Amino acid sequence: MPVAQQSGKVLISHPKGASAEILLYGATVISWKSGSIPSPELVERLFVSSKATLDGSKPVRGGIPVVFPCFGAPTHPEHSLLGQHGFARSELWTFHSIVMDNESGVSVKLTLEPKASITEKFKRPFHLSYIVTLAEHQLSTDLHVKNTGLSTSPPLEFQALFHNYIRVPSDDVLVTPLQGITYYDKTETSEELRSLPKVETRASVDVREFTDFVYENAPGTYEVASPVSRIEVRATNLKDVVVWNPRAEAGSKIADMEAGGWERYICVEPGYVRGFVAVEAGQTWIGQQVLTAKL
Ligand SMILES: O=P(O)(O)OC[C@H]1O[C@H](O)[C@H](O)[C@@H](O)[C@@H]1O
Repeated sequence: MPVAQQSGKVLISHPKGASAEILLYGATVISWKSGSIPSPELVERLFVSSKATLDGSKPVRGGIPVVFPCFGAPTHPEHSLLGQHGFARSELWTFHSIVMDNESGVSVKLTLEPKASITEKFKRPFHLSYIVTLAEHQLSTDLHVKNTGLSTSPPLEFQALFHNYIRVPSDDVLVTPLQGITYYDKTETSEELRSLPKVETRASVDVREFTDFVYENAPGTYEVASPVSRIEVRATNLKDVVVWNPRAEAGSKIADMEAGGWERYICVEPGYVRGFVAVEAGQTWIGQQVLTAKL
């Protein structure tokens, strides 16, 4: 079967061999095994910490958690009761349907609607659909955010981001093209310095040191290249991108990070995180990430 449900997970397989696993908890993609354009060998493309909790007691340290409706600590008054990165990554989603099942792609839809655990912290009506599509060398994630409020209600304002953990040797990975893009450095020690715009001068960005940079109005297509893999990250309606690797400096303080885990991944997270998306009542916004294994 191309799609199976098993103990809180949706398993997808493509006729050419690729596979993906999605936890209903957080709609978190926790595995994507794929060959690449030049090589049919199936390789795990995502990093999940061996200390990650997969039982729904906390967001998964790895894979692709969905960040919604706030990125980082909340800054919007309507998000003030939410935790870091919002609720989407720590709620149980519903398996809705198989959207497509053929050689060009196998695709499933998960949904999330307001329920008590959400409405006690977030009052606005919404409907989320998350469509995960597996193709021969590609994994796409599409988040549909509908403002289900009455026509008289104000726009739904939110941030959204796909927090991918791409499995690479982080000593030897380069991200392009970010040169000339304005960014905000979250590793700085004061709020004043963190909100100071800087301009990326490097032709290719590495993460050999603790990096937590929010690039604003970035190009939307990025290459994440290492000697063992080349992943293209393509974004639609997600104008920003966050490059994060905590290295030992910050990674050793993360309880569910395995020892040395920071050496095994990079996050190149497409999102809308500077400012807010505003969706009018009755309207739907769609943000998409497409990961392609080019090597
Ligand atoms: O520890 P988490 O809440 O999962 O967040 C992990 C990381 O997410 C993003 O990349 C942020 O830019 C980082 O500041 C944060 O440390």
